[in-house]
Amino acid sequence: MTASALQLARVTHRYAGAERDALSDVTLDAAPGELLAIVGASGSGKTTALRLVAGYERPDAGAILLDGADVTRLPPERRGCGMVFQHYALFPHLSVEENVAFGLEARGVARAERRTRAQRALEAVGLAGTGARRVQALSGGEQQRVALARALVIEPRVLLLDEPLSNLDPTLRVATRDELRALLHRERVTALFVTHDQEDAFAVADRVALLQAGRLLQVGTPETLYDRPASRAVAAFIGRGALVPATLANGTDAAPDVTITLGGVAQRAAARMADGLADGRAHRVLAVLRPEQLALASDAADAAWPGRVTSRRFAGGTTVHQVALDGGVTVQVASADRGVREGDTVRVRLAAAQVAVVGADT
Ligand SMILES: Nc1ncnc2c1ncn2[C@@H]1O[C@H](COP(=O)(O)OP(=O)(O)OP(=O)(O)O)[C@@H](O)[C@H]1O
Repeated sequence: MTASALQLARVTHRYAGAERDALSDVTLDAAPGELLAIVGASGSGKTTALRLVAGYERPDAGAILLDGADVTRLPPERRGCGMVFQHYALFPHLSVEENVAFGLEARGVARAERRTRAQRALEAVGLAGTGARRVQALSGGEQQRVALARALVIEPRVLLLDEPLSNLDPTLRVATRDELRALLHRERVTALFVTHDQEDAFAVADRVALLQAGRLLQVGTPETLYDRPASRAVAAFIGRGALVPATLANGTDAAPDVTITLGGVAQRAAARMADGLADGRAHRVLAVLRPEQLALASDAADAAWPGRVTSRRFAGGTTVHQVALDGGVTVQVASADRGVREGDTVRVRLAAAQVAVVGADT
């Protein structure tokens, strides 16, 4: 079996004087060449996880392994991690090439080889020919790529990226995250990518780990976190879902049905159960209703929940309507219909064949 490129094994860390663990018993791993994102709210422990892997902090318990070797006690310079910071931390008085070659000089690489490798790294990030320019003369997006080239040039065992996109304007950010994913896959880099933005994480990463208050809630592909949240906390954080009280009934053991009754109208779908909810009928459960799983009913004969539009947001191909349903639940409904106005009375149809179900107490 191939060793993981990166492993956090039951890692716990508490800062001196802090009242709670910044990271609590976290186990995570990345396969060689895998892009793993850590997401979570502010203060959830994302940066702490990165600093522990880099070696800037020592865990109180647990171990950090790179390529199967325990590096928990090694200083940062002996771990072979490349870092890209939010503010890039480039040297303004050095040229682009000098910035990129900086880590090689510190490692005693000869001048001619430094130049060749720096130029290759600049090529890899799409900045061939810019080596002589001053970093201050570059745009924000170009500076971000210089920071990436500087981290890649040392051929790191693991690349660590701390909010690398958050300094870019929205348009550039969307383009850059696609490029970043393509580049890291092309170069077969194993990367740990920290962000508070789940769209960035979904766009860049192969798998996403969600932290809350230092604890790992779930790790999986973006699709898994979205379609099959493990708990109420994950369902509430990921995506724009409404969590609605529901009951499980009938169906087979493998796939029970979920029924949601609002304003006296019951609608039903197959349940996509969170793991551990196999005997879900004994639990109180919530259905996770995503905007694209709901539709505005046009046919009066349809079974649909009555409600009122409280706001609408035009989003190009669809308009997302916020609808307060009778029964006190507010949902978001994506619809191509542009004629619905705030204050309109509407009815909302459950359009999905399957709906995610989580435990109400998880
Ligand atoms: N140097 C420190 N000393 C004491 N407590 C700290 C220190 N750094 C972080 N913490 C605390 O540890 C917890 C985790 O912080 P961390 O910076 O890892 O979170 P984060 O998810 O990266 O947050 P953000 O998105 O705001 O950067 C927080 O409660 C924070 O207040």
